[in-house]
Amino acid sequence: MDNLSMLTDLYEFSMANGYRQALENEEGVFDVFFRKVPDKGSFVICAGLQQVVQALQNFRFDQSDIDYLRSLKLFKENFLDYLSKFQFNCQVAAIPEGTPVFPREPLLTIRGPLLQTQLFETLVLNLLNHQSLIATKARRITYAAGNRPVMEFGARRAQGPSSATYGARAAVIGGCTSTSNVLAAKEFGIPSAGTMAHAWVEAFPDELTAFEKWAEVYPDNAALLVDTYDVLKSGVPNAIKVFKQLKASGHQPVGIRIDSGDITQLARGARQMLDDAGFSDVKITASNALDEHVVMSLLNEGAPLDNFGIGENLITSASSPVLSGVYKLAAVSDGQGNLIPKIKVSASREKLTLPGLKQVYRLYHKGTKKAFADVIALKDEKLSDPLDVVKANPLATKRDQLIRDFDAVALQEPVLDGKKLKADLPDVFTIQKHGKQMLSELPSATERLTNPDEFPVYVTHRLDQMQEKLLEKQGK
Ligand SMILES: Nc1ncnc2c1ncn2[C@@H]1O[C@H](COP(=O)(O)OP(=O)(O)OP(=O)(O)O)[C@@H](O)[C@H]1O
Ligand SMILES: O=P(O)(O)OC[C@H]1O[C@H](OP(=O)(O)OP(=O)(O)O)[C@H](O)[C@@H]1O
Ligand SMILES: O=C(O)c1cccnc1
Repeated sequence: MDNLSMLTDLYEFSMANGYRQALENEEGVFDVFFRKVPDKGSFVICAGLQQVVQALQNFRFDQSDIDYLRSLKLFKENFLDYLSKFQFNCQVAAIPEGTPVFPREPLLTIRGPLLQTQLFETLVLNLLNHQSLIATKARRITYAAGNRPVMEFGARRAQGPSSATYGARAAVIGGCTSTSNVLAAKEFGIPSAGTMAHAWVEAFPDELTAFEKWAEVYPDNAALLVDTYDVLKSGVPNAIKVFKQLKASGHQPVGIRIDSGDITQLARGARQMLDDAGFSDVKITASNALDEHVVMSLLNEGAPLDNFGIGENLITSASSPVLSGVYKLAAVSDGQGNLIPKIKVSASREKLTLPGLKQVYRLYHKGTKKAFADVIALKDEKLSDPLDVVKANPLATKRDQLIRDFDAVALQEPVLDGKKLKADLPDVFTIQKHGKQMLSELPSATERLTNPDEFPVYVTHRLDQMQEKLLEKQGK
C-alpha cells in the first residue's frame, strides 16, 4: 500500500500540533467501535486490520508532505520536525479479522503518544469502516446463498479503484469464493473467476458461432452467457449444441449464466433442457442486480441455481452503505504511566463512551460450548464466576445481572508493539474460515436476515461503576 499518512482530516494535524505544544508527554488510548449494524443486522464482520497494520508500519512524511503542511502556515516548526522524523511508537490490540462483533465492542484499541494516536483516527476508520461494511454485506449474501459459491463481480460499480480492490478482499472475508477483479485476485491470493459479457456474443454474426468460438479458445472453461437473445429459445439450445461438441472431443462443459428476466423460471427451463440432453453436471449461474433478499427469494422459489455472480449491491453495500465506526478517547496517561479514564458525555445518551483500557470477552456455556453473550471489561479485571454485569447499551434499562457457568474467551489480541508485529496476519481464506467458525458458535437466530435476535453485550459492574463515577464528576 502507498504511504497514506496524509489521508486524514485537517483537524487531526491541528490537534496533533497542539498536543506537541501542550501535552507533549501524555499518552492516549483510543477505541474503535460502532453503534449501529448495517441492514439492521445483529453483527458486523471485522475486516481491514491487515491494511491498518501496513498503514501504521509505513506511516511517515516525505519532504513534499512537510513542505505542503508548512505552506498551510498552521503548524509550529517543532511539530513539522517531529513529523519529518516520525517513528511509529504505539501499541495496537485488535479483534482478529473475520470475527462477528457487536455494537460498542472495541474492535481495535491503540495506545501511544497522544499526538500519534490522534493522527491515526481518520485513516484507521476509513480502512476498518469500509472493509467491515463490505464483509458484513458479503456475509448476508453468502448466508442467503447457503453453500452455493458467490463470485464477487463488482469492480465496475465500486466507488473507485481502492473500494473495488479492498472491497473484493472484504467480500471474501465475508464468504465469497472468488472475484472477477484481477488486481484483487493477484494482490490477495483470491481465485479469479469469470464468464463472458454480452459483447462477445454480439460481436459474432450469430449466437451459436459465438459459443463455438469461445469453446474453441476455452474448451475446459466454457461457461456461456445464454441471455443475449432468448434464454430458452436460443441461448440454452445453442449452449447444448456446443456442449455436445465439447463432450465429443473429450472436454467437460462448465456452465451457463443467466443475467436477466425471471431467473427462477428461466433456470427451471434451462435445467430441464440441460438434464434432458445429459448435462446434469453443467452448472447454472445467476447474476443481475442480486442481493441477499433476491437470492433468498430465488432459492425459496426453488430456482435450480448452483452459484451466483454479484456486483453492485455487494461492493457498495447499496441497501445500507455506511458503517459509522468511531474512534474515541478512552484514557489519557500523565506520562508517568498513570492512566486517567475519559468519557464523552453528549446530549444523546446513546453516544456515551466506555472509559479505560478494556478487553472484550465472548462467553460460552460450559456444556454446549455455544456463545451466549459478550462482556466488555476493564483490561486488568479478572472475570469472576458468577459475574455481575449490566447491559452495555446506554439506552437500555440499567439492571445488574448475574451471569454464571461460562468460559470466557478474550477477543482482542496484541497486534503491534511499535512496528513489531505481535500477531499473525492470516490470508483471506484463513480469515474466512475463522469467521465461519465464530459464526457457528453464535445462536443461529442472530444470523437471520430480517429481525435477527439481539446478541447480549454487557459491561462488567466495575466498568459500569467507572463510567458512573465519571458521569457524576461531569454533574450528570
Ligand atoms: N424470480 C425472481 N424473484 C425475485 N427477483 C428476481 C427474480 N428474477 C429476477 N429477479 C431480480 O429482479 C430484478 C429485476 O429483474 P429484471 O429482469 O426486471 O431486470 P432488468 O435489469 O430489468 O432486466 P434486463 O437486464 O433485461 O434489463 C433483478 O434484481 C433480478 O435479479
Ligand atoms: O448486476 P451486478 O450484481 O452488478 O453484477 C454484475 C453485472 O455486470 C455485468 O453487466 P453490465 O453491468 O455490464 O451490464 P447489464 O447491467 O446491462 O447486464 C453482468 O452481466 C452483471 O449483470
Ligand atoms: O465474468 C463475468 O461473468 C462478469 C464479471 C464482471 C461483471 N459481470 C460479469
